[in-house]
Amino acid sequence: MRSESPGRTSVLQTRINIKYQESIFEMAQHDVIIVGGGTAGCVLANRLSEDPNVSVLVLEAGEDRSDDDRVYTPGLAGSVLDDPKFDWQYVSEPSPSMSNRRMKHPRGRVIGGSSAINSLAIIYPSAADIDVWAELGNDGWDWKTLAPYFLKFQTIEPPNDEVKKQVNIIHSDETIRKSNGPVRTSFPSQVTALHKIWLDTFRNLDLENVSDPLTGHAIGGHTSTCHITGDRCERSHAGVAYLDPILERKNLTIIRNAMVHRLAIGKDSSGPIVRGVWYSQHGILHKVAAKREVILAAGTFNTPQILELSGIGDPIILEQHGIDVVYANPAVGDNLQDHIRAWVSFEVNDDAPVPRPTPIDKARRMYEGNRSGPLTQNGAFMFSYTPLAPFLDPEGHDKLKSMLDRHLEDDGSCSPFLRKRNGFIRKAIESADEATAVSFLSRKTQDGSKGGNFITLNSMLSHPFSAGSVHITSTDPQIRPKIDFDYYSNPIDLEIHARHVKVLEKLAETEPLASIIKPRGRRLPEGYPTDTINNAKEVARDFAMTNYHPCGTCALGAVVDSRLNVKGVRNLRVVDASVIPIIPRGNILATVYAVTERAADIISEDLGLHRNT
Ligand SMILES: Cc1cc2nc3c(=O)[nH]c(=O)nc-3n(C[C@H](O)[C@H](O)[C@H](O)COP(=O)(O)OP(=O)(O)OC[C@H]3O[C@@H](n4cnc5c(N)ncnc54)[C@H](O)[C@@H]3O)c2cc1C
Repeated sequence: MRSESPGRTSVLQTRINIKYQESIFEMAQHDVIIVGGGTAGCVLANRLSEDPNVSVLVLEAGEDRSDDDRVYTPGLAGSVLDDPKFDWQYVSEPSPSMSNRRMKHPRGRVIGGSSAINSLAIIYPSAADIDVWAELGNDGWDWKTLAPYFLKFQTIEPPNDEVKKQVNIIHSDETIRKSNGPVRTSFPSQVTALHKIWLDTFRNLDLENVSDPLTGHAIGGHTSTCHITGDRCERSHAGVAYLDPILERKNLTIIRNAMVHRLAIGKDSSGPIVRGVWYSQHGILHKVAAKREVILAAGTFNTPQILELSGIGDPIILEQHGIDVVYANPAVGDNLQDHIRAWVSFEVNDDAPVPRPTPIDKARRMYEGNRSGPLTQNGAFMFSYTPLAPFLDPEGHDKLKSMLDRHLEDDGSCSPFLRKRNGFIRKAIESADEATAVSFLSRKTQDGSKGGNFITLNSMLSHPFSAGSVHITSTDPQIRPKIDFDYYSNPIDLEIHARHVKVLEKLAETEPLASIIKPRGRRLPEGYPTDTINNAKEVARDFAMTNYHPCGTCALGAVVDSRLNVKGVRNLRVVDASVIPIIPRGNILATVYAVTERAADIISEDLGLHRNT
């Protein structure tokens, strides 16, 4: 177990003794009920309960496992995936354009949600990625409005002098100074040769990032931050950052192991109105009333599931399951997007400056002893916002143009949303200033290969045209919904991704990265060359995997309005990754935090709350 400081112990005592009730009286009432104590849910709980006159209830299906070393230790990220105590263990439907592969889709089932089990990287969207949300008609969801919230959710801890001098830290001093939020984010504590090699390789390709990523205009290779505390080297997730400091607020109640089944919806002369929620705990069904509103923050898979189980969704699907239609909206559960990641591993020279694995027992002792060793980090610092345009020769350029013309031809049947989205993605593909992929370097091989010393170059497709859906398959809330991404169903996605696999190869051929890769060494996936675009397509089709960023299933404009109200039903909002209408480039956690901080301001304004922050 973690060695605890006195301050930490008292917070834990408070958490155990005071806040977590094991049951709740039938028809207890709260002003606001938040469904899900995950990333968005913890932010909302903190910000909304700032007003002592508002009672806030959080219902979380999982436990609080913040004190489990597999949650707080950065280097153990990934070790809880597949464990039902931490993970909802979702699996997607086979994707026909990906050799019919299914994929595991973990989601955090704990306080802090997916931020407590994720890979810790903090990556930012471009200004254009967000501006397109406003161009879809979502007032106030432009980059200028959202940008300050990227500083509000986090405190960026300044890099030490050595790190600052040696690696390309492009966050300005002012950005770092202005950031003042609960989540603590930090740069790598030490510079390794690999950090420098990564940056120099991009410099040699004329793609070293020179712009602060919080300006919305970063492009190229850089050193990023992770949500790890600089002093204790612990995961700073939504639970510890936003909930721990406020557990003693008398107007805040958090109930764990509370699985929400559906909404309690009444009707008056103005139409349907949400009155509360039904949830089960330890096999007993409870109903709790909301005096003002319910906010769904159950994530991209579970929020649409709860809406459908409550009669809000596509009437065809609801009727199939005998659910009375409260409000017909076929957009619920649609527009599912994700970042798919292709990878190639290269064996490195025996003398390459790549850290060799430390035996896990030793690594754990170092970490628990004095917060040293490899477990203080998880390695996710070497990133690049990578455009495709600079890597295209004239032939590639022409081929892509004709493919875009052919597949995006609008015969007039395109919805305004698709027309706008397709135009946005096309512009990004053709621009040298937008990242069609986010690339990063990792040490782990993706096929579990043992033996040999490898680096893995990864490339996640920023803006897929392909989209899927999440829908219920049963009226039983315990039965998992059907999750269908339909990856690469639009052939342009595979074409772009294959070309980015070629970019990975180009990186591996560029100095100084080239010099650490073993000549005629092993490459993974074994037997899959990437010499041609067609071969690169095979690699993507057979081996690309999710980077765990599902979003979009209750999209702004389609399911919720620009105040995050669910259309057609009063006293109900959605705030989580499902409201993202078009997926931004790179890892989406920072965007989820920024969206939620802004949502908290919108909700506070609408409910007339008094807050200090
Ligand atoms: C393995 C993994 C690695 C990732 N790596 C990164 C990364 O490195 N960087 C990055 O930017 N992003 C990463 N992400 C993505 C990022 O963490 C998520 O996009 C983000 O945390 C989602 O926030 P959310 O609030 O929408 O959902 P969540 O944080 O998942 O919260 C949903 C909460 O609702 C609860 N809940 C669900 N259903 C119910 C119900 N019926 N009743 C009660 N409670 C319920 C859940 O238990 C959970 O606590 C990763 C995600 C995963 C899974």
